[in-house]
Parts: sequence; structure tokens; C-alpha cells
Amino acid sequence: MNKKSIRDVDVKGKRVFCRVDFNVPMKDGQITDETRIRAALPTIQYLMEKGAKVILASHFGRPKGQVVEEMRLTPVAKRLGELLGKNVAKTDEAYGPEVQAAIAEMNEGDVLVLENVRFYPGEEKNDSALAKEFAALADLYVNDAFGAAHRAHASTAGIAEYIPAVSGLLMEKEIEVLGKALSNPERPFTAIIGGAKVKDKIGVIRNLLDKVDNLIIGGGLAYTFVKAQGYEIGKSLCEDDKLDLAKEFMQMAKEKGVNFYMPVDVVVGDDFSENANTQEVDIDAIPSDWEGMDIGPKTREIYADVIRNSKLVIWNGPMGVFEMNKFANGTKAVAEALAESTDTYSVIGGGDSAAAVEKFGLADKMSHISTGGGASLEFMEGKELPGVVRLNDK
Ligand SMILES: Nc1ncnc2c1ncn2[C@@H]1O[C@H](COP(=O)(O)OP(=O)(O)OP(=O)(O)O)[C@@H](O)[C@H]1O
Ligand SMILES: O=C(O)[C@H](O)COP(=O)(O)O
Repeated sequence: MNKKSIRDVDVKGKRVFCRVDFNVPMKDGQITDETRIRAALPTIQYLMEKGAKVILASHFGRPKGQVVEEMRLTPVAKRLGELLGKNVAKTDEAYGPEVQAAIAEMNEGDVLVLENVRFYPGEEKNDSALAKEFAALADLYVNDAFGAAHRAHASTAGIAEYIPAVSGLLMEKEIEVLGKALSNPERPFTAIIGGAKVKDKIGVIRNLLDKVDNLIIGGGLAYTFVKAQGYEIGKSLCEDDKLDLAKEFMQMAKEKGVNFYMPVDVVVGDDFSENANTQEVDIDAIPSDWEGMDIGPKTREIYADVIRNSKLVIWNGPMGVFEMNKFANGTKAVAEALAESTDTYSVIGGGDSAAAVEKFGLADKMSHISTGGGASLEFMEGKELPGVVRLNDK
């Protein structure tokens, strides 16, 4: 990467505003997967060892510019303290007098976690006033939040206009590994896209169609495509305003000679819960008041086969509601096929996909687990990441 990193600057005694991605999966206030916290440790420890005052900022969830009690970063700060074996301070604001006072108390090597930056409406608007408030807290900006690097927000991009800005070690590593895989992809090259953020992910498909040989669709995303083909999808997740786009992509895939795989059967539930009754049905037989929760057994076989015959696979987003055991088989089948295919370079992107691979005990069988979901996809599409472009050049 042609951007400066923390290794290129002197951080001793400096107040460093370090943007990390602590947007970890959480249930009932408990962190269910701490991959992203662990992934940020090398940068945090480096800064501590070099005598910086480490001010950590992150978003968590999508609180839409308001304080949402369950989205405070308090549990994350506590876990970070345990992992570092050190007292980590936490403020209930992300800027302002309380934060200024806490920073004034810091010694070299100390760590402070700010409150969720998305509690402020200016964050996602990349408001310059908020970016200046963040910049006023520090002498140096470090962006290590690869997972949020596709967002042009005040703490990921705006702040870099006002103080020297460099990348962290995780950011540097992600870009190097993903860039290498993409620069001359081994073929067949397969992308597997699932998960629930239909709006975010459907757009990336257009660009992926220019790059991949096979495109596999699963998870909640699949039902917009299933409906676009004219099938009943019952209560399954769907973005009706994206139906035309879905049709267009299927047509484009045909024209470009990309093999486009959609579920041929699914597991449906009569409720979005672990206690739901379930049925395995063909794709043209989804009952009108049931919801598609996972890919079915025939689909699992087909997808596993494509994976086994691929040389490079990028996977973003689970195939079903894997947090519920009943609906985890599709995601598990994909993870197992990747784990078995020792000839296949596998890149896993996304908080939930990484959590799934971890849950199945297969994390060490993957070639690279990226901390970025949307970010890794946008990078793989060849887009410039706003969190990277604004960093200082070497
Ligand atoms: N058929 C489905 N219906 C509803 N939700 C689904 C379905 N399949 C998967 N999901 C849900 O999708 C969620 C993950 O989607 P998401 O798009 O956030 O993926 P991700 O890999 O974590 O990417 P990112 O890191 O960008 O968030 C999981 O919580 C899972 O339960
Ligand atoms: O989970 C992610 O992909 C990142 O933390 C970004 O979160 P966002 O999609 O809410 O911007």
C-alpha cells in the first residue's frame, strides 16, 4: 500500500485517535465473537509500546444518530481490557469536555475507548463540524477499521482532513492480502454472497459479474432473486424495489458467461425463531405464510460442488439464519466445502460469516478471514475505499 502506516511516524507522547471496527456480534450484552477485537490488538499494542496515548473510536450497530443504551461500547471496552491485561478507560461521549478531561489524565501507553460514534447524527453524514471535534482530541489519526473503510463517515474519512492520518497494521494487512488475491485471480473464481443486508450487497453484484466465473447467492439476499424469477417467497426477506435490478443481474450474468447459482430448494420456518416448525421445499413451493430461513439439501450439494472446483472463493454473508441451529446447515455446508478444498484460496468476509466459521471450528482451515464484510466486497469490486484514500501518501 502506498499509504503511510503507524510504522512511518513517531507516536511517542502523542495523542492518537485510532479508529477501529469494534462492531462485533453481540447477544444480550455478551460478545459472541471477538475476532474484530483481537484483530485490532497488534495496532493497539504497537501504539502502547511506542508510548502513544491511545484513544479508540468505533461504531457499533446502526443506532441512527441517537443514543441506544444496548449499543454502548462498554462491554467491548471491558473485554479489551481483559485481552490487553490492562485497565482500559471508557467515556460515555465521543468528544467534548468529558472526553477532553479523560484524555488530559492519560499517560503514555494508556488506552481510552470513546462512546459509539454513531450516537451522533454527524458521523454518518461525514459532518465536518464533528470531524473537527474528533480531530481536536488528537495529534495523529490512525485508521485501522478496515471493516468500516467503505464508509465515508466523520471518524473514518472526515477527520483525516484535519490532522496527519496514517493506516494501522490491520488495515495494511487486509489490503495487502486481498489485493494479492485479486490482482491476478486464480480461476475458476467464485463469489458467494449471502446475509441479510440486501440493500448494501445487491449493488456489488454488478461489479462482481465482471470479475468472477461463478456467482452463488444465498441467505436472505436470495429471495429478492427468487421473487424476481416469479416464484412465491412467502414471508421471506425481500427488497421489492430491487426486483428489476435482480432481473437485470441475472440477464447480465447470462451475457457475460458467468454461472449464476440460486437456491433450488430451501428450509422454511413458520416463525423467525429457534422453535419454528420447519419444512424443506423446492424453490417453486414456498408456502405463502412461511419464511425462507436456509438453503436446502440439494442446494448445499450444488454449492459445495462449485466450491470444490474453484481455485479462489470469496464468501460474504451466511447462507441462512445460522445463529439458530435449525437453520445453520447451509452455512455449515459451505464452510465445510471450503475447509475440505485445500487447493482453494478462501477469503471470508463479514462479521457474521467470520463468526459462523468460528462457530463451526473451521476458522483455521480458511486462507484469510477478513474483518471486513461490505468493505472487503467493495475492495474486491475494485472500488476505492474512502477510509483509505484520505490517508497520507508515503
Ligand atoms: N434467509 C434469511 N432470512 C433472514 N436473515 C438471514 C437469512 N439468512 C441469513 N440471515 C442473517 O443474515 C445475517 C448476516 O447478514 P449480513 O449481511 O450482516 O452479513 P455479514 O457477513 O455479517 O456482513 P457485514 O460484515 O457486512 O455485516 C445473520 O444474522 C443471519 O441470521
Ligand atoms: O459490520 C460491518 O460490515 C462494518 O462494521 C460496517 O458496518 P455498517 O455496515 O453498519 O456500516
